[in-house]
Amino acid sequence: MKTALTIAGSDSGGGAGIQADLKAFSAHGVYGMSVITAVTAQNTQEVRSVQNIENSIIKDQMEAVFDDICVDAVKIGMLSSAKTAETVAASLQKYQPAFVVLDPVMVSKGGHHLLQLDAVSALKEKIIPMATLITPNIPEAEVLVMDTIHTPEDMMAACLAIAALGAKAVLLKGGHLHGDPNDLLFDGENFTWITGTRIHTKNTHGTGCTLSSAITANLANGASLIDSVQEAKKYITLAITHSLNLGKGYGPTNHFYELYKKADLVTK
Ligand SMILES: Nc1ncnc2c1ncn2[C@@H]1O[C@H](COP(=O)(O)OP(=O)(O)O)[C@@H](O)[C@H]1O
Ligand SMILES: Cc1ncc(COP(=O)(O)O)c(N)n1
Repeated sequence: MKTALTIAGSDSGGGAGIQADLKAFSAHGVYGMSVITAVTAQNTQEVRSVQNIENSIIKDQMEAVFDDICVDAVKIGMLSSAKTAETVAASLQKYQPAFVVLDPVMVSKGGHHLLQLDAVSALKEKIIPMATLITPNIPEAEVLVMDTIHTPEDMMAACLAIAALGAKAVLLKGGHLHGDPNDLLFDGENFTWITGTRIHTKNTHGTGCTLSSAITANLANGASLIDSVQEAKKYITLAITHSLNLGKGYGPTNHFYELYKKADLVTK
């Protein structure tokens, strides 16, 4: 069985972070492991509080996994602080995993900062250069390139600027723009639009986590970058189409395994 490791924050509400990542890995038939960077007290409505995990424990989690188990692909989500980003970067330097998918999580849907403002430079300098693929949404890309993004041309320029920070490939997600949620993949040479149709629902908690984990699982299963992204887009579309009306806020995506097996998306 192929394996994937998520390095991310815990979401007590189960819709985003580590919990979403492990559900997505399982739905793809991939064995999931976790390095927890922070614990959030969170539900579909809000992030109530955040406890960052001590850096020595983050380092120990990384070493415990990599010293013992073969890791086919890594996904990085919430890093919370500059020190955490530096600790994760040092461990990745040591173990050199084949694939690193970076979801540069910055702010929750409810507006809570999940990456401290002074951690953006550590993310840019230490983590982005190690990414096989980075998957920013529009507001995250705007922070990374220090410019606004409104048009498809802006999206292309942002992909080039983010690739210049050292990521091998960029998937700029268009979900936050008006109209259909079309994402743009730049693989270092070519642009490919990964088109979608907007689903009218408020249940979009964990969409970014779900997409990046599905890509990670597909890479772990041996798919090419473009196939991994295209299949993951089908997965997130189904996961939003069948999203769960749980809680009073933004409900979570649906990782129900039978759904994906029926749609023939589970690559084993
Ligand atoms: N309402 C929607 N209908 C269909 N697809 C969506 C919708 N919202 C987001 N997506 C897609 O879900 C994925 C996650 O995107 P996005 O919501 O932009 O990221 P994030 O959760 O990081 O803010 C992208 O592929 C995006 O195009
Ligand atoms: C622990 C944690 N990690 C990430 C997110 C972002 O969620 P989304 O995928 O909806 O942007 C979150 N709300 N909580």
